[in-house]
Amino acid sequence: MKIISGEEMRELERMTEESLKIPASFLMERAGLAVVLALEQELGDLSGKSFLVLCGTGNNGGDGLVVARNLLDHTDMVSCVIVGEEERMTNLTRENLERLRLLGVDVKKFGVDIDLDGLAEMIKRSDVIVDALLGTGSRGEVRNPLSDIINLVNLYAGYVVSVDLPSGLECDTGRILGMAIKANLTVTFVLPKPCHVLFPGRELTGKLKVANIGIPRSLCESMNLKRSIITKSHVKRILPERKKDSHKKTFGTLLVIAGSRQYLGAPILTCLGALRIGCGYVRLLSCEEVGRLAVGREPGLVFTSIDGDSFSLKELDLALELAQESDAIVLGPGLTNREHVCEFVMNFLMQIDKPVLIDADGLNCISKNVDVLNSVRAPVIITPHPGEFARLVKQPTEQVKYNYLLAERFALDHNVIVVLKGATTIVTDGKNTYYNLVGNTSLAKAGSGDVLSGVIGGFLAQGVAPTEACVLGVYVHGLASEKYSMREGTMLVSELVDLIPYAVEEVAR
Ligand SMILES: NC(=O)C1=CN([C@@H]2O[C@H](COP(=O)(O)OP(=O)(O)OC[C@H]3O[C@@H](n4cnc5c(N)ncnc54)[C@H](OP(=O)(O)O)[C@@H]3O)[C@@H](O)[C@H]2O)[C@@H](O)CC1
Ligand SMILES: [K+]
Repeated sequence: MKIISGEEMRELERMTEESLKIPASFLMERAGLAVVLALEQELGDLSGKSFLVLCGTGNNGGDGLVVARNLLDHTDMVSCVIVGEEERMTNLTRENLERLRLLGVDVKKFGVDIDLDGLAEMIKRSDVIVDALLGTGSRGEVRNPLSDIINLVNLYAGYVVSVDLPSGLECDTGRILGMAIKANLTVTFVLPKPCHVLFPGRELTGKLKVANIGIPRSLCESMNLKRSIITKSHVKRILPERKKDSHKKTFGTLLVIAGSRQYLGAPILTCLGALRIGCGYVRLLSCEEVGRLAVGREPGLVFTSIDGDSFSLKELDLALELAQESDAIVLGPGLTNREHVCEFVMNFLMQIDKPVLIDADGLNCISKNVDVLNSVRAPVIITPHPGEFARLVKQPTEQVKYNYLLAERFALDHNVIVVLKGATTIVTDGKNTYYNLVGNTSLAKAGSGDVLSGVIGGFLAQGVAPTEACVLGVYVHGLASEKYSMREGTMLVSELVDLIPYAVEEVAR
């Protein structure tokens, strides 16, 4: 499913009006009605319930006024409070205010007819609060009195439905602009916005419903939106086929270059991830101790030993030779980022011509000189968590978290595919961007990223195109965590590996 930004939404509205002569007033009417229908779906009979509709002066507030009018079909217990000066109202909002007044609805002006204490009482007495204060037009930190009002709603409201987006969220980032509504339900229009899928916005959105408001699908499609949520039907289409007439090499050879005496477990998790998604031949190049453990856990692994405790230029020829025999490579988990390891990583990358996924210490090594990425002759995937990405782009972690614009820029500048990991994982090749919403907090555990590298690497080795291998990989990895039946967080990473088949099965079904 596509995602649309605030700017793109305005453009779509403009195109609808210009090319189809569908006016904004029509869209607003449909938007308001859609919210009431969504409330009916969620709460059942609305007749015994009381509603307080909080409206700003922009068109989000106009939607709220339409909600209020349509609620009157169900109940008389509808109150409305307008926040902001009437002179600043958009024309559509003013028209809808007039309609409500003609119907005899009690519309109060905040600061004139009611103060903060009075509003607190109204919020406490209402069953449902409709939040139509700020929508896609919100700019900068939320100003008072809106921030005080948002605070009251969060303190006292029973059930909150947000119109389009929870007021106080930045539409295109999901950041909280000082203070934001925590909604139980958000009804958005046409398509989800970035704030619904990126944290903290994703959490404040509550349940998300996407409503059609009369903008034809063909018009949306003509915009060629480049960002989307990964769905099951998308990944089902790219899951590689299992041809009956096959042998182990049919399903790809993956070379895993990982591990050191310090990190014995990471390479094993990567290899198991690859085997679990159906890779035919997984070869691990690592130190002796890692190999013994790895083959002990899974005798189907092919192991080649290096001489010492960690990689150095001595291993370069052997690694290049094995790379020649492979379809794809995973480089990084547990390598350490000591100088001689990084020397190996840099030289190896400059000489290979097979698709490569760089993770963990592989990324830490290249963060000293990211331009090496531009010299790799084959497709490159990088799978940083925000800390690793921060080191790559030399910015603070908080600024790079969920920063899809930065990930897109990096992907284009360095000709790589970025998998920026997080509670919402972002996959981008710079031209298209995908958000993975599947998975839970069980994945927030050391080793879970190593499994992901193996899963993506395994798909890559099977010939899945690099961006698609990432899309498929993050989805399957996330879904595997949802297959765990006990309390979130109690899952071991080795159990995650063993749940991958159930996730693949669900995707294939
Ligand atoms: N596009 C479409 O197709 C459709 C769009 N539709 C609806 O329109 C909505 C967008 O409406 P919009 O553009 O009028 O902006 P909106 O979100 O109401 O905010 C503007 C108001 O907020 C205020 N304000 C801003 N920042 C602030 C701050 N930090 N702190 C405090 N105040 C702040 C600003 O005040 P001002 O700066 O002008 O004083 C102004 O009053 C969209 O979300 C959807 O619900 C639907 O009808 C269906 C079709
Ligand atoms: K809102």
